[in-house]
Amino acid sequence: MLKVTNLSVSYGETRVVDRLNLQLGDDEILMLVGPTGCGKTTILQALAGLVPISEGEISLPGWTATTNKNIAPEKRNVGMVFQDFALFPHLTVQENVCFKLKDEKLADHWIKLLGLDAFRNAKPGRLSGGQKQRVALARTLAHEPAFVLLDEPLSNLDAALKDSLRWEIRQALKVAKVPAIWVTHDQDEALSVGDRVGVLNKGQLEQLASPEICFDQPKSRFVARFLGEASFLTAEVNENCAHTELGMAPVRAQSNLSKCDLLIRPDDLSVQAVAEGGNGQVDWQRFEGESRLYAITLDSGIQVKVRSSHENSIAIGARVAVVVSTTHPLAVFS
Ligand SMILES: Nc1ncnc2c1ncn2[C@@H]1O[C@H](COP(=O)(O)OP(=O)(O)OP(=O)(O)O)[C@@H](O)[C@H]1O
Repeated sequence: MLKVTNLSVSYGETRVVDRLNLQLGDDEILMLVGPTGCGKTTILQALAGLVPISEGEISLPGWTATTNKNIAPEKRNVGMVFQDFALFPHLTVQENVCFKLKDEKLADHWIKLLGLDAFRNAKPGRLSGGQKQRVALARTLAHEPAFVLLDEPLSNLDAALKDSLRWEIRQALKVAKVPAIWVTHDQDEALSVGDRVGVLNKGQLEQLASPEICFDQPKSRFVARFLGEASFLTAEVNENCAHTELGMAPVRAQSNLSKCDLLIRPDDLSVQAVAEGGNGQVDWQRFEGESRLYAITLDSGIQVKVRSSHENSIAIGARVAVVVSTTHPLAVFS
């Protein structure tokens, strides 16, 4: 099990990773997300032994790296997958995967499993971005790493390819039974691919939990906003019920609160156009294919986002009635 205890990294006087603690299960995929500059890449570099750590330790069965005891990158048995693929352009797919490999049977296994059999003799220049990333992954996994670090592996690929390749990568990591830390900018990717999600803010881990918990029960407003559209409604909570200007909403059992903020996601609300009355006005709408996203300013002045069926087309400026329609408990912040 990869164990990271109180890990801090500083560049000069600036601490960019601040007392990070986490443990990675034997075949667990942990997604690391956070705003630009929050320290994601630095964490991967520290785990790989590419930057010195200023506090704490990193351990696997077999070695422990501390401030005073660096373990060289090649001794850590770490596999790395980057957004720019990092393949040797003059070598074929087969040669890239076999580079410095003792057991070529493993190369064969991963070349076949990742659908690269037909391209064995091709050089990277002739491959698509998705194929190149599969080669990089095959090469990484063929070396039987103790853990894998992926730094935005899909960010150079188009949207349609990203969607399928993220599942292929997840599947391959699970087949290899190797733990992985995967840095991404893409919230959908973080929520759909990871076993757990770690949300970073200014070098600190703000929340580390399952995707469902991070999304539905975020620890802070920052996490709530970072993982998706979030609006906050003023509410009064009695037992399992929040009373808001849009009606009652279920919340987890807790002490009564006379004034708090209720986290509302676009799917928690429904909207209908009304000839008169209502409680808000449409600011803008965005067609999303299967759905439409509305921004609505309520009569109280608060703006909420509402996701609705694509068939429910409402003009900008129209009066609308917005109500809470969810049945799952929402998060509150005091
Ligand atoms: N070699 C370095 N020397 C000094 N400062 C650095 C160095 N590398 C990164 N930094 C700074 O450390 C902070 C964290 O950088 P890092 O690249 O880890 O962030 P990130 O979360 O991966 O960002 P992004 O999402 O933009 O890739 C940033 O403020 C960055 O400017």
